[in-house]
Amino acid sequence: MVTEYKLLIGGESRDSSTGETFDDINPATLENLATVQIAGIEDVDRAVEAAEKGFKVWSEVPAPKRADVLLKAARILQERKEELAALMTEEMGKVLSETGGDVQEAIDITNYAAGEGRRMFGETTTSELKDKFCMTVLRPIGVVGMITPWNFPIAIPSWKIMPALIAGNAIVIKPASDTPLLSIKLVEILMEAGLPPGVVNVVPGPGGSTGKAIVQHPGIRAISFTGSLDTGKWIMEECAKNMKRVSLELGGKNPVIVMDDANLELALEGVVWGAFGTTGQRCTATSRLILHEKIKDEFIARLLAKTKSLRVGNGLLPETDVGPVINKSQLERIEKYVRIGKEEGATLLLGGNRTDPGLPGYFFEPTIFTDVRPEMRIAQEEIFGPVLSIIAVSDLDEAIEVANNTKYGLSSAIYTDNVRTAFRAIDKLEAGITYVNAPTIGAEVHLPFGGIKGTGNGFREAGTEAIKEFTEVKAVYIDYSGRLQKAQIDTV
Ligand SMILES: NC(=O)C1=CN([C@@H]2O[C@H](COP(=O)(O)OP(=O)(O)OC[C@H]3O[C@@H](n4cnc5c(N)ncnc54)[C@H](OP(=O)(O)O)[C@@H]3O)[C@@H](O)[C@H]2O)C=CC1
Ligand SMILES: O=C(O)CCC(=O)C(=O)O
Repeated sequence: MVTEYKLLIGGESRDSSTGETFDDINPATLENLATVQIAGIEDVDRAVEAAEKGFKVWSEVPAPKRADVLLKAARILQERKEELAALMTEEMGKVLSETGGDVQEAIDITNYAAGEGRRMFGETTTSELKDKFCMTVLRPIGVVGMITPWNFPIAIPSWKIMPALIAGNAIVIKPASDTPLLSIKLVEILMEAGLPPGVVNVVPGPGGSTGKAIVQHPGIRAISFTGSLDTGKWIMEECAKNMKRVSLELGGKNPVIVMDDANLELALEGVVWGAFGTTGQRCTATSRLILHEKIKDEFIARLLAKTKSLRVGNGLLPETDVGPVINKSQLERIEKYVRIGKEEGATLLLGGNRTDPGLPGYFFEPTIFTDVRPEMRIAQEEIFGPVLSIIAVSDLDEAIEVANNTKYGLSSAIYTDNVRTAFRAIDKLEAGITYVNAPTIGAEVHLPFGGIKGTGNGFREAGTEAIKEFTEVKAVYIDYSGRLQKAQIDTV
């Protein structure tokens, strides 16, 4: 008997007004894990009303007290880590060690955000007038709408929810239709930890209807979105119509540069993990390998041997390295890019096909192209699958030029044993994140996460920056002189 999940509105499990449901499919076995009710426009209205009530209560709670709820939620997440990870592997496909990492990120950001409850610093500064005191305070925004993708089913919602909560906001969240269960579980855990009713509301449903209703809702003051560039652009245009704040975390086309002085074994491990971990479905995944021509042949030979040893299969099995891709349309998208790569004249060195590990799901071989030119579509467009494109270069300047030749700017990495080379790359790579002698994936929650160019619009998630995403700054002037003082007039 398949469980049916309802909406979570005002602290209660509520039936949707649409009477419609969608299936939550395991991408490895194609079994139906659950059915989930679809929230319609009326339900989004109800969720916003509940959030407005929740905001009145929550924004009055002092931030260190809000932190108590988060700390308790982090403990519950820790206790339920294994169970949540197993459910995530069934829902999303990635291997158990990675879904454990996804839950761990949720625990880490929850603890980190709780700490921010005692650190939401403003500034104090001098006044140009006598007997006047100046400072800034951070205020919550109000009701925030969140729209999340499927590749980090609990970490990404947590990256958004926890900083927003500690700052005193209320939330309406629409999880990705491929992975709704982990968001529902996360919010149930927050409620168990003592979050007042209505502070976080979950409205599952299709992006084109439920997501759109959130973006366009006049009661929602800000949108926090992670997903594709096209959807991000549309959301930004919609938000501009109502002067709504929007923070976007979009795609990547992340390069790794391997120089001729690099530790090649270390680089090899980093490239394989960055390109094929999470089946290439990370916005930070390594999708371009920029190889110095002097080590190109040797590196490719070792890369092929290592990649061939990866086992594709059900992420629940301990021997699996690479799980399925999320759904049929992603599988077809990857196939399309393999065709494009061949037509463009790149050489397919490995993979390029669906594979069958004895299950009916969406499995694709780890795939490597070489002889890729920087302007080819496989070197420019986000594929979001286990496909790596190799581009050869003759020196650092060319490597950096190639690395920067994309509309995205999220993650980047360089392998080198030369400190000058490393610092030049840190300085010149156009990306929100640069790793030295480490893969493009594996962000830590106390550092800012996000990118430049087509990857984002200037905001950052995680770290202290995340508080900025979810607060307004108020400047405060306190004049204790007891008389009218005129700035710019009395001061000259
Ligand atoms: N930066 C990142 O971390 C990620 C990037 N991507 C990129 O996106 C591509 C496609 O993945 P996909 O999941 O389809 O990405 P989308 O941008 O389509 O979806 C991300 C989220 O936005 C929702 N959504 C879709 N359309 C709208 C809309 N018009 N208004 C409001 N919400 C909307 C989706 O809902 P629903 O699930 O119902 O469609 C989902 O919750 C990938 O190939 C990859 O390039 C994908 C995931 C993560
Ligand atoms: O790999 C990382 O560091 C985080 C990746 C991520 O959050 C994403 O792909 O959306």
